[in-house]
Amino acid sequence: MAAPRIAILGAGSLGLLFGASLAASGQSVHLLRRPGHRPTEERIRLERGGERRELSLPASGIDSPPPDLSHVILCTKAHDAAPAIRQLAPALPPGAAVLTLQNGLGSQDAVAAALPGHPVSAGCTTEGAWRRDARTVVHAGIGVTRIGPLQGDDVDWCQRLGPAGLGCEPVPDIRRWLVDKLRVNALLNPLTVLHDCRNGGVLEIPGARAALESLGAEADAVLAAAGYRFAEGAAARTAAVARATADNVSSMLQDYRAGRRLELDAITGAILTLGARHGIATPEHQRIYDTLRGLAAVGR
Ligand SMILES: NC(=O)C1=CN([C@@H]2O[C@H](COP(=O)(O)OP(=O)(O)OC[C@H]3O[C@@H](n4cnc5c(N)ncnc54)[C@H](OP(=O)(O)O)[C@@H]3O)[C@@H](O)[C@H]2O)C=CC1
Ligand SMILES: CC(C)(CO)C(=O)C(=O)O
Repeated sequence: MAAPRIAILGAGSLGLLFGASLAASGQSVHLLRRPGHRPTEERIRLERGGERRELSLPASGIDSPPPDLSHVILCTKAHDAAPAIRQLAPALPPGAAVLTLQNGLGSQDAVAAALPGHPVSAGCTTEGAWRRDARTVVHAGIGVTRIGPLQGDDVDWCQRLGPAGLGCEPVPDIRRWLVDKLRVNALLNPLTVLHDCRNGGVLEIPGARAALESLGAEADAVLAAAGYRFAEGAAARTAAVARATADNVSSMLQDYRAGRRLELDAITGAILTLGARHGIATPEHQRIYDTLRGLAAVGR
């Protein structure tokens, strides 16, 4: 059997972290860039702790992938995931396995729907990565990636990620992990944008702290109606994450400051969708959604 060939679709912060780590462990990795990108070798730098590793990775446009891909890790933002996989789908070899790694909810099922007949898994990661420049990725927070099947065979992704030094845990119910992260992202991320603060600031700014509680109460009601039970309420869970990551600039605030589209539909929008489906009112999440939608950066 041919050695697995792993494509990274969405070679941004997380994609370069996964791609460079896999390549550093001797696995065959290919970066898929936007259509029209001419085939080339890219010099990627991976910074972790005090160490810096340089790797040369083959790259091409998503419209000219190598013919022998066996695995694809999809690391775009949530709103780009289904459009990107639809671009790749016609050229994807039968049986190629896909792992989709977005925050929020919705993109995972849209990706699976675009790939009938392919095994699709979803992951929920607590790794932290950011790009110093287009080719340099900083592994800023060591985490764990929980992975479970969404469609078709249960592919053992940890067999690929483990040797690459990426913490990995197979889980039977990935949706529960995605929802647990969703409730934290839905409370914390928008508040950091509205108050222009680091994660810890949400606990210190009185208006933000109060909003955390009301958003948390709505999220608890919505998720309970959708059948999810957690020992700890969303506000308490989010406060613990905000304390543990007090100095972090949330991904949504980073996107807002950089003028990039926010993952608002996949995060706050997912709470609104579930609320509407289960008949639970979500006025606070709706207010936050409308406010952030109104900010100039959203949707660009
Ligand atoms: N970064 C992190 O530490 C973490 C991120 N996540 C989640 O992981 C996901 C990815 O985040 P992150 O890596 O930070 O995002 P980035 O914006 O850094 O990377 C996304 C990449 O996807 C590329 N892309 C988008 N559409 C296409 C396409 N059609 N074809 C080819 N490439 C495409 C973008 O290209 P271009 O640059 O050309 O726009 C960009 O390089 C998000 O859902 C995020 O919430 C979860 C946990 C931690
Ligand atoms: C957990 C948290 C809030 C850490 O910053 C995150 O996932 C994000 O920024 O998107």
